[in-house]
Amino acid sequence: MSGNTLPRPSRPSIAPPTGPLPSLPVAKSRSSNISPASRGSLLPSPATANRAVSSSALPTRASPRHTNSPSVPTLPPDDSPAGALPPGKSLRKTVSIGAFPQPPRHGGRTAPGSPLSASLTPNGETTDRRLSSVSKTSVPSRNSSLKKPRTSNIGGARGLLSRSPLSPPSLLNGSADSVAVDTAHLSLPSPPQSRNSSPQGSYATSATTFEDIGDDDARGRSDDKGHKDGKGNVIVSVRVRPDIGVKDSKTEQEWEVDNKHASISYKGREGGEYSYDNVFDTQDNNARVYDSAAKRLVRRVMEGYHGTVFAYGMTGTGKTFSMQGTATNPGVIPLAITDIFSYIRETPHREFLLRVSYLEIYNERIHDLLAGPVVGMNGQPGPQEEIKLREDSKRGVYATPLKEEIVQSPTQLLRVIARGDNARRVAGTQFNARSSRSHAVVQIVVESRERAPGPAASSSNKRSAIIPGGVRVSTLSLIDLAGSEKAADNKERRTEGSHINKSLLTLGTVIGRLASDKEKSEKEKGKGDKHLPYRDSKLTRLLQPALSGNSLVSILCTIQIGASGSVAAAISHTGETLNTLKFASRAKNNIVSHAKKADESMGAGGDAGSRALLDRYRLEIQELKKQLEEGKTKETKEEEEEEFKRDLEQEKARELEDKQRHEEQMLEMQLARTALKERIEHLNRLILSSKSLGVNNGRSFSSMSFQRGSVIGNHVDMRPSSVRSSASHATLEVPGQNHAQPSMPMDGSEEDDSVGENGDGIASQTVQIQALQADLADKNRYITTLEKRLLHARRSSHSRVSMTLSHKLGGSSEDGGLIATIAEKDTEITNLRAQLEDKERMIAALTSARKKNDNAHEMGSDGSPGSRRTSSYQRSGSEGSSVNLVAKGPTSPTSPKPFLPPPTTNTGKNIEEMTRMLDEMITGRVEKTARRSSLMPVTEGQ
Ligand SMILES: Nc1ncnc2c1ncn2[C@@H]1O[C@H](COP(=O)(O)OP(=O)(O)OP(=O)(O)O)[C@@H](O)[C@H]1O
Repeated sequence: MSGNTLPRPSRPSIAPPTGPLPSLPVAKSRSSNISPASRGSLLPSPATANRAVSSSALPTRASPRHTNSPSVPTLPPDDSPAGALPPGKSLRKTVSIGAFPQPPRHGGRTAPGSPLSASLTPNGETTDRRLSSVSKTSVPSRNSSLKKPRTSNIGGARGLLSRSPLSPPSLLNGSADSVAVDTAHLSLPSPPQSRNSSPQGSYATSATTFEDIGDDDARGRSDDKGHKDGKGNVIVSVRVRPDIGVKDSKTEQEWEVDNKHASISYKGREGGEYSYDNVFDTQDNNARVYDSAAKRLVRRVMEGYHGTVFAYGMTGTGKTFSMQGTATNPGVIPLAITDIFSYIRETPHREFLLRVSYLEIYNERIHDLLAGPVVGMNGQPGPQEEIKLREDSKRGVYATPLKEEIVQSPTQLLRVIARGDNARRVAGTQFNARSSRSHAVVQIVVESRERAPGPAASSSNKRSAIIPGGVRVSTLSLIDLAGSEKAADNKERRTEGSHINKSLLTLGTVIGRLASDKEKSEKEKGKGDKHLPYRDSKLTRLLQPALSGNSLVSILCTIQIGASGSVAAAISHTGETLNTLKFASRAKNNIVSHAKKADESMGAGGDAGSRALLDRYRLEIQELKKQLEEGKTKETKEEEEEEFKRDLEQEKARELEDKQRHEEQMLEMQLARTALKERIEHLNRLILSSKSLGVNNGRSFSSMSFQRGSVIGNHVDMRPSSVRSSASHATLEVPGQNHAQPSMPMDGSEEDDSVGENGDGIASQTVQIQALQADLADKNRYITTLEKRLLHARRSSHSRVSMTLSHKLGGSSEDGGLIATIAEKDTEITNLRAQLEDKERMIAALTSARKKNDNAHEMGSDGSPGSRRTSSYQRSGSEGSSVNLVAKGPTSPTSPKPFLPPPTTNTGKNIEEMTRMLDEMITGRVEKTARRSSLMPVTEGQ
């Protein structure tokens, strides 16, 4: 995986570095020939500034405003320099690391390894209690271990550090140009125990302070030598752990710790004075250590340099305490995290991506502390995949495969690290109840780039500006080494100890040889570092890029002066302490850093492209956005297509329905038309007959031959032909004299003719009856047709209604149209039935008229009734239905005799009556037909 490496070796830069790297601020020159006074004035260090107050002069009273760190000495409020702040400088607000949520505790461990949660653990509590007691009891006796009482009293509280406006500007502590930052935008709360700017034992941190040091020239002047040889990039500090247990005043007197001048003197055998960049005494808390030893380096990492901070020292001297700290006294790691995020907040024109990995080297094997437990096939915890160190020209030395987590907040980052801490191997040893048995390496990879080239970017600090489009990748390595130790009784501890000691020895050797290496020319260096035994241990291999000059380096060496316990222990301590001090001196003298800003990757194809997640993410985001857009377009297209299809289908269905309806309508109309045609035809015939009656007055029926055969032979099919109809109607109109003077012969041979030509009312009535019967048949047919149509219309209406009922509950116009049609048809049928009844009544009237006529006729001819053949007519079927007139009684053997209406006196009246009725009917019918034919298409069309 990318990003698993320690700071990488120099890579070909896409954009050449902006110039020689300004060295990290050096607190003071190691050169012992510089007088303390001049050192203090030329290179004021935070130590210098903060040592301004002798702890002996500080009454240790608990401040009501400062409750978080009982170990931190407190100051009287009078010492507050707050009122002395120069105009334009506001008091810095600070954030407490203790305000962060505590990382989750690891259930599998009896005691969490992380001091981040130390306050929650018995061990941590012990530590805190001890610290508390130290602060309460040992603070006044601080000078007892320091031969030289501190006399300077600048700035009041040591905790105020060099941020005090009274303290001289320091390149190391950044007070040279410290700018207060408006912290209103900070989302982190500032609880009562927060690190504030109170002089009362508070400590400043860059967490909320932006420092634009940026004056490389100034640095060059102040530490010209360091700048030239790159020594300014390496800071070596020594921290003295407070003694616990029985005090050995003799041993203590042999040591002199001068944190003001950052020197430690030993007056015993092998005695001497050791000078470093910083010396922290037992009173210095973690914040102070961080501010002086690591803060600048962390900010440089944010600007694009690789940086490495590591703690070295004998077991139990406070390496883990310094790196991790406790909840109330956070160490370098949590403070660095706070600073990283503060820097990000303060740099709005750049965007950042942070990823973190955490590994340990235990018994010369590398373990991923973030990988979690590996479950084997049988469900039991299995061995982790072996992590190897690899090296390539671009990435330098890196461990693989190693899990990296992307983090977005300090809390998240702290939790990740706490998780790794819990996985780290610790065990109780002779000197430390929770001794780290491995070297632990936290690696935070910082990727950053300009948000958008603009005024913000251009006006920003030149040093941190990134070329447009480029991604800068830098690495901060925070390393807590295992402590060197004497051989233990326990075999396991012995094995661990031997590995630890071996790797530390290799580290010492490498650093020792760096001295000779630095004498070599650059040319020779280019041939490689083969003479340096980096490969002899995993630790040195991992540290190789840092040690060989590609990284800013800060080494914190921890020692314990006091001899707690036996004399042997005291002697052992002294020896170890001296070894540590020598190691620190060698490191200070030998490590030369020519760290340069990390290369900038230009997109995924750039040199550092393989590591720049920011770039990859940006490309991925672009790609995903594109896909999203495409997906949206596709979706929209598909939706449109589907909608179109749906519309098309609906339209088709509608068309089909319309077509079916149209066909139905056509059929219905055709039927109706046919029926109407028939009706009109028939009625026309009737009308014409009436007219013709007027034209052919008197003789009209003579020219209208009555087709006897058709009447007689086709009794059932009594359809009125035009002639027949005319005749029948004409007969009705014939004046009565025709009946009175019948001229037709009465014999059988003439009978037909007489009936046809001269039959007067009888023939007419017969024909009329026939016509009416035909009319009746027509009507019946028409009724049948209408009934069929009605049935058909009902069926189709029913199917349509059931189909659309769900969404046409209110009833559509179509349904309304159908219902109207049905109603109309029903009315029509009712009318027709009524007309049928009329007809039947007419037939009945005609029949009775004919009978009367018949009788009268008979009476008139021979005086005896029934002399003529009598015919009686029996109505078959019920009234109101179709009527069949069947001749009964004596009939001709060959053909039925024609009906002869009885010529009574009432005949004319009857005929008149009937004529009127028929006229009315015809008129009504014609009107109705006309109306319906004009209305029907509209009604049907609906
Ligand atoms: N400066 C200090 N002030 C108060 N207590 C400290 C200080 N330094 C160390 N201690 C305490 O000393 C004990 C040992 O410290 P720590 O575990 O940090 O040592 P170490 O150097 O990491 O040891 P090892 O190498 O065995 O892991 C702890 O209980 C710690 O709290």
